[in-house]
Amino acid sequence: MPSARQKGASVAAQDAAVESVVGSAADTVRDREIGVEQEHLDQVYRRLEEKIHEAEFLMNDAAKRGQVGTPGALAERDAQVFRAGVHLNRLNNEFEDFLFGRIDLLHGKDGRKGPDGAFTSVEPADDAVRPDNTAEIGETLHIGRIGVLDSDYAPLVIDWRAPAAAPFYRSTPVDPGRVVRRRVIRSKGRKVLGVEDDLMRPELTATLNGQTLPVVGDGALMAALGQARSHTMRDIVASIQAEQDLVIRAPAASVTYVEGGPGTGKTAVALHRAAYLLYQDRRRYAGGILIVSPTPLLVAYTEGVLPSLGEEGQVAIRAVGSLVDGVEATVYDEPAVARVKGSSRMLKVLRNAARGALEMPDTTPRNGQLSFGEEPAAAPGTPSQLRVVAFGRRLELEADELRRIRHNVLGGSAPVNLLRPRARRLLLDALYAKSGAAGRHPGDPELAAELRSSFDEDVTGEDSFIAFLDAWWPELTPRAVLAAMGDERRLGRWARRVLNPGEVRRLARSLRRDALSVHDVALLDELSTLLGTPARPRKRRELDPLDQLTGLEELMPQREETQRERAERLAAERTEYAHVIVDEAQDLTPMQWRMVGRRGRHATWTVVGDPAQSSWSSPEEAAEARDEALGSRPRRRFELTVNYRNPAEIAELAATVLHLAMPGMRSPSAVRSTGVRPRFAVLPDGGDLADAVRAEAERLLEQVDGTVGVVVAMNRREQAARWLAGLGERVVALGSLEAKGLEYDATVVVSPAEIADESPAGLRVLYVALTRATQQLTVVSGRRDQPDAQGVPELLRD
Ligand SMILES: Nc1ncnc2c1ncn2[C@@H]1O[C@H](COP(=O)(O)OP(=O)(O)OP(=O)(O)O)[C@@H](O)[C@H]1O
Repeated sequence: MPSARQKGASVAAQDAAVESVVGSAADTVRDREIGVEQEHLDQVYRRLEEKIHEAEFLMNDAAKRGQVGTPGALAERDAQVFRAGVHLNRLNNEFEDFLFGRIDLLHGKDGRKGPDGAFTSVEPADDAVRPDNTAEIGETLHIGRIGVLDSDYAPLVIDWRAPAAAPFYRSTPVDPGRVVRRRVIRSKGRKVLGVEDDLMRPELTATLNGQTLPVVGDGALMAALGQARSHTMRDIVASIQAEQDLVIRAPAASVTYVEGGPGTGKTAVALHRAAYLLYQDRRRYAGGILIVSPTPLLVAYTEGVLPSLGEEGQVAIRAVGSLVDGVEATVYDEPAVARVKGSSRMLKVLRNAARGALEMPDTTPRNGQLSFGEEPAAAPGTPSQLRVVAFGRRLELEADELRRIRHNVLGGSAPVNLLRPRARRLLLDALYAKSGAAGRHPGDPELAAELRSSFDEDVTGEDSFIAFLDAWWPELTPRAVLAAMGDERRLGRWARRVLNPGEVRRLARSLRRDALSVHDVALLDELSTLLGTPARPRKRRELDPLDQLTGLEELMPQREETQRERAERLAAERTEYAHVIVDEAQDLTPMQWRMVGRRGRHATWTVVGDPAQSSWSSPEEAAEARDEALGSRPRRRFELTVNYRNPAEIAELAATVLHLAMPGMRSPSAVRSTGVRPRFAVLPDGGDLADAVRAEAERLLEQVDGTVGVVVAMNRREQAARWLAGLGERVVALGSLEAKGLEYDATVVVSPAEIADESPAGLRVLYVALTRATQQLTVVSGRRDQPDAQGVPELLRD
C-alpha cells in the first residue's frame, strides 16, 4: 500500500534523521548532501556537452575531408548534432528537475549488468547484510528524465523508464529489494536545490565508501502535493507511487484496465504510461498512441506533461469532441438530447438516414447553409424519371422502375457512397433491356458483349445521364445527412419504432442548430462509416519539366524526410493507432465507444476511469458498448486506492455524496490532511448569487497562491463567467461537465442541488465537482439546497 509505505518510509526517515543529525547539524548534513548531488549533476552536464562536441566534430571533420558520403549520412550527422543541441537546450531551460532521483542499493545476487550499465539483480546477495545488521552500499544509481552514459559506458543517469529505475518507484519498507535509501533530488536548471530521503531498510546501518549513509528530510511526496496548482498539469516522475508504477509499466498486451476514485492519479498514470510505451518500443509506438480525453479543457491541462517527459509530438491527445478531423465541438446538448444521441439506439436511425438521405431534395450547400424545407412531390435534384437517347432510340425509366433499382442496389449493408457504381450498372442494364438490342446476337457472345459495351459508352457519355446520376445518387457527406435529420418529419420516418415523438422533436431541433455538439461528433463518425468515401484517383506527383529535359531527376537523390516530418505525416494520415488510452472512460457513451473503437481495431489499450464519476445516464449500456469496442481481448485489471489530490477534510464531504450516488462504493483514502474544513456559504433571502459567488472567489484568491475554480450547473456557465469578470486569470468559471479531470487550489461549488438535478447522473456529476480542490472548498447554497443552520445543504449532510 503506498500510503502505508509512504508513512512507514517517512517516519523511518524522520527517526533516522533525528538520530543522526540534530538541530543546525541537520542543515550541515543537508548542505553537504546537496553538494554531493550538485557534483554529480555537474558531471552529467559536462558529459552532455562533450557528446555535443563529439557530434559537431564528426560532422565538421567529414565535411573538411570531403568525405561527405551519401546525403543521407550527412543528414543523419546533422540530425545528431541538432538533437544533441535541442537536448542540452531543454535540459537547461525546460526540465526543471532533469535529475530527480537516486537509489543506493545493496550488492545483488549476481554480477550481471543490463544494457543501461546497471546491475540487473532485484534481490540482494545472501551476504549483503552482515549478521550485525550492517551493510555496504554496492551500487548507486541516479534516475532522470533521460539516460546518460559516461565515456566508459557507466550509467551517469538512468532513464526513469528503464528496468533499473523500477526499484526507485517499487521499493517499499515491506518489500525493499536491494534498496536501502531512496532519494528525491530537487533541482532547477543546473542547480540542485534540495534532497529528501526515505529509508527502505531503516533497521540497517549502511555505509557508503566507509561513511554512514546520511538521511535527509521527510516527505518528497507531501512537498509535491502541497504545491500551488497552475492551469497546466505537472508530471509526477519524481514521486510515482508503487501501485501507480505497476500500471505505468504493465506490458502493453490487450487491455490494461484501471479503476480508481478521484485524485488517485489515473490521468497522471495514463500520461506516464504513454511515455513508458514509447521508451519500450519506439518503432511501434512513435506517432501511434492516441489519448482520448473528455474535454478540450482537460487536453489543454494535460498536454504539457509528455513534453516535460522528453516526448514531444509523438502522442495525439484529443478531446472526444475533436476525434473527427476538421471538427472541434465544444457545445453540450441538454441532458435529454445527449441521452438520445449517445445511445446505441441511434445506430438504427443513422442507418436509415444514410440510405434515406439519397431521396432527399437537394443536398448541396447553398451559401454555407443546407436547404431542407418541405418536400415537394418532385423536388429539384431528385429526378423521378431518366431519359436518354442511345442507338438512335429514346429510352426512359419511370419513377417505379427507378425506385425498384434503388431498392435493389441498397440491399445489404455496403456503404452508400460506394454503391454508386452498382447503381450505375443496374441503370444501364435496365436501359439496355429496353433498347431492344439485348437479344440481337444470341449465338455470338463476343459480338453481344461488344454491342453492350458500345451501348454503355453511348449512354454514359451523355450529359443527361451524368447529370441524372449525380442527382439521383449523389455523394453524401456525413454533415449533409446529419443536417437532413434536422427535419422532424423526415427524422420521424427514419426513427420509426426506435425513438418516441418527443425524442424525435428534441433531436431534430438540436440538429437544426448551426454548431455541432460534442455528441454530434460520434454521429458524424458513424455516418462516415455508413456512407463510405469513394476512392479518388491519386494525384501524380508533378515533375519539374526541367528535370525531365536533362534527366537530372533520376540522378538527384530525393530529399530525405526528417523524423519529425515523418511523424507528422503519419499522424495526419493515421486513422488507426497502435495503442489507445482512454481517460475518464466512464463518460463515453455507446456511440462514442464505437467511434473510439474504430481508431484502435488492432491496438492494445489502456482504459482508465471511475464509475462513480460517470456523467452518462445508463452506465450499463455504456459498459456494453465498451465491451464491444474492446472485443474479446483479455483485460488486466488494476485499482488505484489513494487520493493524492483532496485533503481528507474535502474527501470526507465528497464521500457523503458518493454514498447517495453509488451506495456501497468505497472512496479512496486521502493521503494528507490540511486541517482546513470546507466552508459553507448561504445566499440570504433575496440575496444575489452573483455577489455571493464573487465574494467567495475573491476570498479564496487571497488564501491560495494558485488557481480557483468556480463550478456551476451547465446552464449557468456563461452567467458565471460574467460574475467573475475582472478577477484575473487565476480564477475560472466551469460548467459541471467541464470540471471533469481538472483541479484547482480552491473551488467554489455553486448550488449542489442545481447540479444534482441537471440530469439522471447529476449526483455523480456533483461528486466530480466536489473533488476538484487540492486545498480549500467553499459550497454556496441557495434556498433550493435547503441548508441547515450551519449552512450545510441537504445533499451534503451525513
Ligand atoms: N505519485 C504522485 N506524486 C505526486 N503527485 C501525484 C501523484 N499521483 C497523483 N498526483 C497528483 O494528484 C492529482 C490527481 O491526479 P490525477 O488528476 O491524475 O487523478 P485522477 O485519478 O485522474 O483524478 P480524477 O478521477 O478526479 O480526474 C494531480 O495533481 C497529480 O499530479
